[in-house]
This record gives sequence, structure tokens and C-alpha cells, in this order.
Amino acid sequence: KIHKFWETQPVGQFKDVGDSSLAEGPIEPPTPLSEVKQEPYNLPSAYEWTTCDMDSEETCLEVYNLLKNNYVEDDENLFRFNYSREFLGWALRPPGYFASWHIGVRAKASKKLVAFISGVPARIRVREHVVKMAEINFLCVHKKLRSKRLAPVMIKEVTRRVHLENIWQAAYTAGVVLPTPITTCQYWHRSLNPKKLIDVGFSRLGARMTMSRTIKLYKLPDSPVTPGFRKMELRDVPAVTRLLRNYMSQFSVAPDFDETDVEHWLLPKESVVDSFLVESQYTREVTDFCSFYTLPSSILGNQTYSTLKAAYSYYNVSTKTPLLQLMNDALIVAKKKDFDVFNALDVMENESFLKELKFGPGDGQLHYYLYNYRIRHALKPSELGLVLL
Ligand SMILES: CCCCCCCCCCCCCC(=O)CSCCNC(=O)CCNC(=O)[C@H](O)C(C)(C)COP(=O)(O)OP(=O)(O)OC[C@H]1O[C@@H](n2cnc3c(N)ncnc32)[C@H](O)[C@@H]1OP(=O)(O)O
Ligand SMILES: CCOC(=O)c1cnc2ccc(OC)cc2c1SCCC#N
Repeated sequence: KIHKFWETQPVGQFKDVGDSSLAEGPIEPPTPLSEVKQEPYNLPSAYEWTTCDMDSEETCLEVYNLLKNNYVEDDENLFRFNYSREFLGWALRPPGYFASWHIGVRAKASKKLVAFISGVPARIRVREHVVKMAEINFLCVHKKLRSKRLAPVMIKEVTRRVHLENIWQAAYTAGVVLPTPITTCQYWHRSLNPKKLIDVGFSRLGARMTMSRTIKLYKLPDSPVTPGFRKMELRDVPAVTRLLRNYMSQFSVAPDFDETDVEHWLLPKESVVDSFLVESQYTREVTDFCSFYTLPSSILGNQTYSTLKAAYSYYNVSTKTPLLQLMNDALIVAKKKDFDVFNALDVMENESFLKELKFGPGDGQLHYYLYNYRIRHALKPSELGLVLL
């Protein structure tokens, strides 16, 4: 496959895979700030750039609606992600965020938002180097404007604005294969509401299985089984940060979270992110942690249901409670909160619990990418400690 745009970019190129003479690290050096293009890239004349102020409810609603109607669908067009407004406000405004990295395109005539791309700052460790990066997400072009080479312009513009903040690397994921994945992960799904998943056509009744037998197969206890399992609170931030930093050090690529990051990304936020920890009764020590984020999807073309309530495994740490038991407690609280499905990637140590907790493999893959940073050998998913939203 030829990639007319991606072959011009400082990313690992397919032709370079396996060439171990190429050093690990930045592909291109930083440009002096005076040499970074000062003005935005050109758009087709009917369109104009706009910066989306995510503090404005009106603008947040415009971004929400664009994504609700035009963002990612699965291959069978059963679902389309339906990130909530609260979720977008949270995902796009972490500590140190740049409003200028929330980039929209409007049609000049109607002023309608027709495209969007975003970046947020992140410190990401790649082996022994902590690198300041932009995490790029929510790239979306309206369905009516597809295949007009708008995406490369959006990508070049966000790259330019990231460069203006003296940041030269990025991390992103995609369901499509581009030059060149640092690893490729598998989605796994654990039914919590098997009847609904069968009714919408995602799952099928197993051979020699009745509906009631299937419901029983996925049944979960009413409450978590681990003593000391409780919701995370603000006072837990220092302990959770210590626990997480220590645990994440085993992975080749992982976020370098400090307490400010943990407070933003991991404190429970209604309908956005849930997090729990295990506190030892006697020592009061925080020994384990689990978290998942809320990402509903529109169910396309179904008369009975309009929304799938999905939980996505986020960051989990097990030091005393077996990961299997910890994640089963996560399933139990997710079911209690009326989620229909609990999704997880085969990253970190997730493979150790997926099959036993009755996750089934999805048919979608998620490719991880770094921009302007070469790694010598692709990673196994179990070496990856980064979950992007
Ligand atoms: C130092 C800082 C650096 C910051 C920047 C870092 C890089 C960030 C990169 C972005 C990370 C985003 C991460 C993220 O948001 C998470 S992945 C989700 C992406 N969004 C969707 O799938 C929503 C539905 N689809 C669309 O809106 C459109 O199809 C999009 C906009 C996807 C493409 O619009 P289109 O109308 O269908 O296509 P053209 O405009 O005609 O352009 C065709 C060119 O675009 C390349 N393409 C297609 N899909 C891509 C994708 N998902 N990433 C990167 N490139 C993608 C394609 O390979 C081709 O280039 P090539 O000819 O070279 O092959
Ligand atoms: C029931 C299991 O599938 C999903 O939860 C789901 C929901 N919505 C989507 C929207 C777009 C989409 O595009 C790839 C996939 C889904 C998926 S499967 C992959 C995500 C996970 N886990």
C-alpha cells in the first residue's frame, strides 16, 4: 500500500522495519521555534479553521454532535462511539492542556463544524527516556467530506501547533494500519448484559445454549468479594500515585503520571471514570487499584435499543490481591452500575485474566503509534502500559 501522506512524515516507514542500524529515539531533531510555520495550513476555500473552546458548553456540544454522528464505527456498522460531553471536557482538559490544540474546521457559509482533531500534553516514558508528547485523538471529518485529503491537512495543522509549544513527539492509536505500529492490540469483551448483546446482533446464542443458560453463565455476585475494596477518594492520590508509578515501571511504554496527573485521570468522575482501590484493614496500606472509563456507543439501526453502555478497562495495579480477583470485582461493580459490556485490551497483564473471566476476543485490532520517535523492535502488547481514550 502506498501512503502518499504518511511517507512524507517522520514516522517509522515500512521499508525501514528490521533495519537495526537505525537508532532508537527521535527521527528528526526539533526545529528552531523561529522556523516553525507561523500561519495555519491552507484549507479548501469553502472552509476555515476554528479553535474549539472546550470550556464553552455551546462549542463542547458542537464537538459532541460532530463525533456522535461522524466518529468511529465498527466494521459491521453495529455501533458508533458516542463520547459524552462530560467525557470530552475531561479528556481534552488535563493539567497543562493547550486550547490551541483543540482544532475544528467550519464551513464558511453555514459556520457548521465539519471536522475536528485534538491533542493533549502527556509525559510518556519509552524504555528509560521520559518524553514530552502530544496525545492525538478524536480526528473526525464529517461523512459528507470524506476522501478529500482533509485528514492530512488536519494532522499537519495539529503538528504545527504542537511544535509551537516546543513538543516534537506524539502518541496515537488507530484501527487502521499506518506506517508503522509500535504494537498491535486485540480488544476483548466481557458480556454483562448478554441478552442485549444478542438482541443487537453483537453476540449469538451459543450452540446448545438457551437464553436463560447464557444469562446464568455471565451472572456475577451482587458485591465485590475483596475485603477493603472501596472507591478512590482525593486523599488517596499520593498512595495511588506511588503504587501506579512503581507498577508501570515494568512496561516499555507507559505514562509518567505524577500526583496532578493521577488526580485528573484517575479520581472517580460520574459517568466518565470509575476507580477503586484495596486498603489493607490493619496496615491501612493501599495495595491494589483498578479503574475503567465510560464510553457509550450508539447502536445503529436497532428498533429496541439506541445506546450500548460500555466500560473500558483503564489502569489496574495488583500487588496483594490476585489480578483475577481484582478484575472480577471490577466486573461486579460495572454490572451493578448497569453497564452492558466490559471491554479490555490485551495490554499490560490483561491476558492473565481475560479468558478466565469470560472475556471473548473482538474482531477489531487497535494499532499504537509514535510520531517522530523510532523504536528498534515492535513491542508485544504485554510490554505496553499505555491506554488512550
Ligand atoms: C509532534 C506532534 C505530531 C502530532 C500529529 C501526530 C499524528 C496524528 C495522526 C492522527 C491520529 C488520529 C488518532 C485518532 O483520532 C484515533 S483513530 C480514529 C480516527 N477517526 C475516525 O476513524 C472517525 C471516522 N473517520 C473519519 O472521520 C475519517 O475517515 C478520517 C478523518 C479518519 C480520515 O479522513 P478521510 O476523509 O477518510 O481520508 P482523507 O482525508 O482523504 O485522507 C487520507 C489519508 O489519511 C490517512 N488516515 C486515514 N485514517 C487515519 C487515521 N485514523 N489516523 C491517521 N491517518 C489516517 C490515510 O492513511 C491517508 O493517508 P495516506 O495516503 O498517507 O495513506
Ligand atoms: C460489545 C463489544 O463491542 C463494543 O463494545 C464496541 C462498541 N462500540 C464501538 C464503536 C466503534 C468501534 O469501532 C472500532 C468499535 C466498537 C466496539 S468494539 C471495539 C471497541 C472495544 N472494545
